[in-house]
Amino acid sequence: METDKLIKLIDWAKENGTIINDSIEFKVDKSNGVYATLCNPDKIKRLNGEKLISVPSAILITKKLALESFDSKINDKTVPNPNALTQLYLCQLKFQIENQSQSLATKQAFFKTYLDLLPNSLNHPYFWPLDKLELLKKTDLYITVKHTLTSLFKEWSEILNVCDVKPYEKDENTINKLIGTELDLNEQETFKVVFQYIQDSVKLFLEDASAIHWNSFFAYLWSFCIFNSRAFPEIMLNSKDITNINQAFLMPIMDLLNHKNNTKVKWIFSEEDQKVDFFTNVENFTNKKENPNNELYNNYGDKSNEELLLGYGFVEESNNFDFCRLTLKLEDQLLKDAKFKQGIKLTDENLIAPGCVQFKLSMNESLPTSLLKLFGFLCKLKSEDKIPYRALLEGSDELRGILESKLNSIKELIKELKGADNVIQILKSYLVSQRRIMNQTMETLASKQKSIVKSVPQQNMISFKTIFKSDKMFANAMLLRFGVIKFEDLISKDVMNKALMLWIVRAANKDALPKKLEYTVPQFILVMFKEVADNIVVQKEDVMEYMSFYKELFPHLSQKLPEVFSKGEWGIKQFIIADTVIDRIVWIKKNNNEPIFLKQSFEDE
Ligand SMILES: C[S@@+](CC[C@H](N)C(=O)[O-])C[C@H]1O[C@@H](n2cnc3c(N)ncnc32)[C@H](O)[C@@H]1O
Repeated sequence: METDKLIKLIDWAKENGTIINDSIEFKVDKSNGVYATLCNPDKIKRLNGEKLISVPSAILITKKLALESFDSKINDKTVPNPNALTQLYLCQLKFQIENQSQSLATKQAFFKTYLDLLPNSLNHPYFWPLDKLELLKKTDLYITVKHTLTSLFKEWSEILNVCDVKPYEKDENTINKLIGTELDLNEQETFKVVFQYIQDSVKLFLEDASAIHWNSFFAYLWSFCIFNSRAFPEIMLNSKDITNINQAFLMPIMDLLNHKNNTKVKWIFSEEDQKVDFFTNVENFTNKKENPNNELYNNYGDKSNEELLLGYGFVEESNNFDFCRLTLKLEDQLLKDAKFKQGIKLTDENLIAPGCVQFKLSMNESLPTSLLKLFGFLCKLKSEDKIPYRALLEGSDELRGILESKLNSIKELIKELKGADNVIQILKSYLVSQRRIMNQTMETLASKQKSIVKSVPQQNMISFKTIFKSDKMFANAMLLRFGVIKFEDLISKDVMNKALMLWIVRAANKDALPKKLEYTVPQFILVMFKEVADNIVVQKEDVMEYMSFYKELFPHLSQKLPEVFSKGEWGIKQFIIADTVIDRIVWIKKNNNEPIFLKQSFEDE
């Protein structure tokens, strides 16, 4: 049946001046639709520079035809989509079965073989059953699907208005209640009504195309998807009528080619012949693994899976043009400061709405510099003008946490997918590609974190674990007071911060000790303690805040372990200073909770 239709279409196209190279064979099967292969591999080598398909302008469906059909004086400029009128014209061509004008009837007869082969079953998410659509909820796609459908409903009303056409109305059809209103697909009832209407219409369409009314929303949705997945940019025709770069037209035969990213192709319009010529490159056939059947592919423009799925109803699993979105809600002022005060490169593409920033993560750019810097900025203290290494590392830990939860939710979703139908396969490939990117981002982040640590000079960094191991007396005090046998116990017994403060005060008092410490306390820690001590203004509230901690330890500690905790100054103020020192120069590594002292220094120093 489909093969007959395909043969008829090719015959019609040839009768009307289309030239198809005889090495091309068009095929059709139920699951893949129509596609083209090169049947004579010996000839492939000679394909460079050879015209493979040549389509005359006489068989194109353009906006000019649409204008002729409605009224050439129509002003559709109020509708943002320059293809709205041509989409409505396609609805007429395909579905109007009564009251046609003579000229429309003539065009319907002319394009019949083409219209008959246009698919009536589309895989775009708008046509997915509700339960499958719900699976998109946790992906970035869900909002876009709802948003596109909302705008399309508006566009449909507007273009009907411009053409003075009444929408198809049928009382029992619940979507008609919504005509003339602004769709709110966040409203659960409306969402259900619209998607159920689409499902019912799909069923009708599959049984009998004449049951679809040309001026119904479903007809327009179908036409919109056909246009999105098959139209070519009109700019290639060098026509003078183009007012918008997105204006497009339908090109029978040429639109039977499937897509593959990275495919090298050329379309050239010959003014002399008034034909569009299609050329391919031999390279497209050299990788047997990638193209085992010598399929003749087109290139719709190298696209991400989101674009492919929403525009074409399929995805490429190993798609190097794919990306994940990472969207963050932050205070708008914070984003402005990051951009203007800190000089972090946040473009309009990043700043998608007030207080909302978005990054695209891809295999080529899995960790944008501005993303890492923004997280560093978020962890910067108010007292710091620039982003110190400590903040960059803390920020990268925070970022990892967010990415990890996004990655986990993708993994969960993949696990939830049961069954092998087309939609499930598409969704699985989409998610697998997202997982691949997120994994890559996590790896890049881990190695970036390592390289930041590596770039810090040795003398500017020391782990608290190293100190703990060198300071036997202090370790012993921790055993007596907190029952800490080994360093890791500080973490499991939740006394790390107390231990850090105690050690910092001990280090600051080291010159008062009767016996010198057996190791060298890094100079930058002592310098920071002094800097804080010199500038701090201790308020009554600060004292109150630290009082219970202080009372829990003192004077008990200085009485029990005078050799560690009584020489020098051990007042409450010292601990307030020590805590500020921790804020400024200690990075608690997220994956093992180990504190690292890091000199307050910056990348560009
Ligand atoms: C321009 S048409 C190509 C011809 C189409 N196969 C047909 O049967 O009419 C675009 C549509 O073909 C399908 N398609 C194109 N490239 C594909 C690919 N690489 N994998 C799966 N489907 C593809 C999608 O359904 C898409 O919406």
